[in-house]
Amino acid sequence: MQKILSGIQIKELDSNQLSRSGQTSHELMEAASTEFVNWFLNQELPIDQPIQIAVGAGNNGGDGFAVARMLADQSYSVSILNCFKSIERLSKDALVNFSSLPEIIQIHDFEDWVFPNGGILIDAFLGVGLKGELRTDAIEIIRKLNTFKGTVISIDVPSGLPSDEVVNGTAIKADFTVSFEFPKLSLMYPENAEFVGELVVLKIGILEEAYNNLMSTFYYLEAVDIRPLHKIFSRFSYKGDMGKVLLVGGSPGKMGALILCAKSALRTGSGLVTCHMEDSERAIIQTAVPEAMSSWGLIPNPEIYDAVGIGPGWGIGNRDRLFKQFLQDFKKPIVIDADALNLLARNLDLLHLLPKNSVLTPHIGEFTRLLGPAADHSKRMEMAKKFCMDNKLILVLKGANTVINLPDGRQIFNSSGTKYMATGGSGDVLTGMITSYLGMGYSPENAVLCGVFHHGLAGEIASKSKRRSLIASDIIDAIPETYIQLNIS
Ligand SMILES: NC(=O)C1=CN([C@@H]2O[C@H](COP(=O)(O)OP(=O)(O)OC[C@H]3O[C@@H](n4cnc5c(N)ncnc54)[C@H](OP(=O)(O)O)[C@@H]3O)[C@@H](O)[C@H]2O)[C@@H](O)CC1
Ligand SMILES: [K+]
Repeated sequence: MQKILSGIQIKELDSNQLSRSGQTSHELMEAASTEFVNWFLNQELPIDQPIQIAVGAGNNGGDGFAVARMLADQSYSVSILNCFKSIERLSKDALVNFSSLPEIIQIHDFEDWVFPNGGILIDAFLGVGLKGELRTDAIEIIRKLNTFKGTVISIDVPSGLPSDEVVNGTAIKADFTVSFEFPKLSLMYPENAEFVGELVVLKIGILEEAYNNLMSTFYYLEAVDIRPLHKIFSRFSYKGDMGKVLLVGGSPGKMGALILCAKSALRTGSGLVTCHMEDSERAIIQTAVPEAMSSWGLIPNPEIYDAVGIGPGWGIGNRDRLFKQFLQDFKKPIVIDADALNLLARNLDLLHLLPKNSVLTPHIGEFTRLLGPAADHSKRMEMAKKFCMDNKLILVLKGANTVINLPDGRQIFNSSGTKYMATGGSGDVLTGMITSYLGMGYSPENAVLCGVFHHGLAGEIASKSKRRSLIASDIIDAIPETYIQLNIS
């Protein structure tokens, strides 16, 4: 899995890469710029749009000069916005690329910047080399760049955004951020979302060995990581191998959550799904999900189930006793969501009853009820890490970049998903998926990694034709296509 390194570690990564690959630093910059331009050309933007490239003095600016040359070679109309003041300030590789600019490219000083009404602005002012508070002249430049009305594309990070922290002042508001090799930590924080825009990550050929001595507890979960985590079932498999799962939830007025959860578990591959709810609501499940069985009242033999997911639509009235009883009886890792999380927040003494490696799936509101408020997302992540290490639990902090917090301290950001998945029932679908993988005998860690990634991918697939019309059922309908795309039988 791809490590996410801090801005400071990236310098070391670069020098490891250069010594192991035999590349020069200029060749590495050329590789990064080429990948950026390939991505840019694939967007099929009209060739007659003017492109302005804001260029700083460091290597982020060096990328900007190289991109300017490459796009001019492709007949784009390119000009440079000078954010570096004088040539003497350019870094070694930025100077090489500055010297290779074709004459046709004009360079405009700050005082002469006039933005056309549309077009494209490529932001190569500041990258991961930003240190400390932004200087006043840089703030002035960023403010002026932010008045641009067309499409803004930031190279590596939006200028002004620190690579590892939540923004505390001015930064470029990009429509796209195209980051190299891995997303910088700051690009993952919800507070920074309005600056980052749509995130794209491009591989630039950094060797695996270059990461060896660089420690990080942050990782990025990508499509290539998923296939090896899956179990392979043989032609002799029967429905019992595919898992017998129990989903506890639903209440009058909230049966939809349990229906979505059950359908999602079935579509993910569960062999047998039983839904446990109040007696009065049974007919709803039997009608809406004919493939599922139902149970009600007490849960007399919980150990017959391979996995249990608890909470979607459950309500919190009169549930305490059943929840406690169940936790005392069931000893395998369970998935705890929605109202079961709220019950836990009200009865923190139940925490010690949770089997090791159980999975909690809160959104930020449920997280806050459970663990308390946090000043920002980076603090929230510190709280999540400590909670998982102390209690030996897995916590899936749901959001635009869902974070999987593991008991060994690793924190894994998911790369799949879209903004269109912020819709009622999306979380119930995720609970069904994770529980389903647990039931198939996946380790809790693998069940969560597969569940979270496939869920996001299903959302991406569904959103292609649905956009903002996407509803949770569309995510379930797209689960089969995720297996086809990832080549999983
Ligand atoms: N492996 C990779 O991923 C590769 C990375 N590459 C690229 O290199 C980039 C990193 O380049 P980098 O290290 O040269 O730093 P960079 O971001 O250009 O910033 C330096 C400039 O910022 C300025 N500055 C600093 N602090 C400031 C402040 N508070 N307020 C105002 N200004 C401040 C500083 O000015 P100075 O303090 O020196 O006067 C200097 O001019 C990386 O993001 C990626 O784009 C690719 O080319 C190759 C492969
Ligand atoms: K930038």
